[in-house]
Parts: sequence; C-alpha cells; structure tokens
Amino acid sequence: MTEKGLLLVLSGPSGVGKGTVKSAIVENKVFPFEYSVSMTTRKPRPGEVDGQDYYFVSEEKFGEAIKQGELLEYNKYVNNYYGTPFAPVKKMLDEGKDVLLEIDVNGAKTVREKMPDGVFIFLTPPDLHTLHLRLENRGTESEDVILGRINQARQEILVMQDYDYAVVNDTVANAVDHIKAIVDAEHVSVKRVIDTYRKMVRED
Ligand SMILES: Nc1ncnc2c1ncn2[C@@H]1O[C@H](COP(=O)(O)OP(=O)(O)OP(=O)(O)O)[C@@H](O)[C@H]1O
Ligand SMILES: Nc1nc2c(ncn2[C@@H]2O[C@H](COP(=O)(O)O)[C@@H](O)[C@H]2O)c(=O)[nH]1
Repeated sequence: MTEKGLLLVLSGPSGVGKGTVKSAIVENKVFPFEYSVSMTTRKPRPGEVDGQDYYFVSEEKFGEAIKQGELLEYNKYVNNYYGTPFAPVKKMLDEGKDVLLEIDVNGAKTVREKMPDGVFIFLTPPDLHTLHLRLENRGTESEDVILGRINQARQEILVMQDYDYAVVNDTVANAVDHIKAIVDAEHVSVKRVIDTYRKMVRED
C-alpha cells in the first residue's frame, strides 16, 4: 500500500511572498511536491500562464464548477473567485505525492475542516508596512486594490491560531529553511507513520 502524500497548505496575506517562497523551493529543489493549480476568475497578469499559474475562467464556468462539486474549497477574495479543484489533489495524494496548496485564509479554513490531516503553514510578514511595500513594489495592483488587500491582511493575521506553524518571511532563504524543517518533521511525525507500524505488528 502506498503511503499517502502530505497535504501542505501554505497560506497568509496577499503579498507576503507565498508565490516567491514556493518558486524558491522549486528552483532550488529543496523538496519535491506537486503544486495544486487553482481556478480563478481574475484576469491573468503579464507572464502568467493558463493551466500553470491558474486556470483562468469566466464567472459562469466557476459557478458551474461549484455546482458540480468539483472544488475542495473556494472563496471570493476582494473582487474575484478562487478555488481548488479537488480531483487532482486527491489523485496526487493517493499516489503518495506531497501536494502544496497556496490559498487564502478562508480557503485554508475550509480545507482544515475537510482534510484535517493537512499541514497548515501561515506565512507572515515581518510587519504590515513591509507587506504594503511588497505589494506596491510588485506593481500588479492599483493602490485601491492594495489597500483592500492590506485591510484583509489585518483580519487574516488574527486567524493564525488555527494553523500548525507560523513562518516569518523576512528573507526568502529563512522562510524556505523553516518550511523545509516543517516538511521533514511532518514526514516522520507519529500521526503519519503510526499506521505503517500497526500493520507491521499485525503481520508479525
Ligand atoms: N522575503 C522577501 N523579501 C523581500 N521581498 C519579498 C520577499 N518575499 C516576497 N517578496 C516580494 O514581495 C512581492 C509579493 O510576493 P508574492 O507575489 O510571492 O506574494 P504572494 O503572497 O504570493 O501574493 P498573492 O497572495 O497576492 O499571490 C513580490 O514582489 C516579491 O518579489
Ligand atoms: N481560497 C483560495 N484562495 C486562493 C486560491 N488560489 C489563490 N488564492 C489566494 O487568493 C489571493 C489572491 O491571489 P492573487 O494571485 O490574485 O494575488 C492570495 O491570497 C492567494 O493565495 C484558491 O484556490 N483558493
């Protein structure tokens, strides 16, 4: 029997650096994982690729996916819908692959309810001023949208207590090191390996 993969949920305010940290893990081959590509009604930013960064869909198509029960979770974030297609996540976990979801805190709350065995990591900025600067420097949102995201961040930081781990993204290298340590530890956590040992004892 293949041991199931770990479901890694990386969440935190917009602009904290979730995408940057994820890319650093991939580029430096820090540990292997499959990325769950979300569906969104947001328009692609320059350079974003459909099917790789997101599945970019109309509101109608998104509504259809909700109706058909295809999404593990979804949320309206500021002005757009975002959701996690469930079938690919389940398939990859069943194949023993670790799967990373990069989603907002409301989505993470739903995943926590549905898949409590996941590993929930909250990526936090050193402070809100730094978060604001990061969003401004990224240059992908208008000042209005940035202010909406900062307001949302104030609420989001308050739900950190629902997570297993908090990682400060002061430098990307530090955040990556901490996430690697968490993943390594979770791979040998008793709650994860206990079934293998129970089976060993039964078959002895
Ligand atoms: N540790 C860091 N130090 C300085 N800048 C950073 C750091 N991490 C990320 N950034 C920068 O902050 C900006 C936001 O990062 P990123 O797009 O990865 O955030 P995000 O959490 O994925 O955002 P969203 O949730 O909106 O997709 C980017 O311009 C990125 O280069
Ligand atoms: N609940 C979900 N949130 C998601 C998903 N995919 C991304 N996100 C989060 O939305 C905001 C905005 O993202 P952006 O790409 O427009 O900057 C950010 O916090 C993402 O983490 C999802 O499938 N479900």
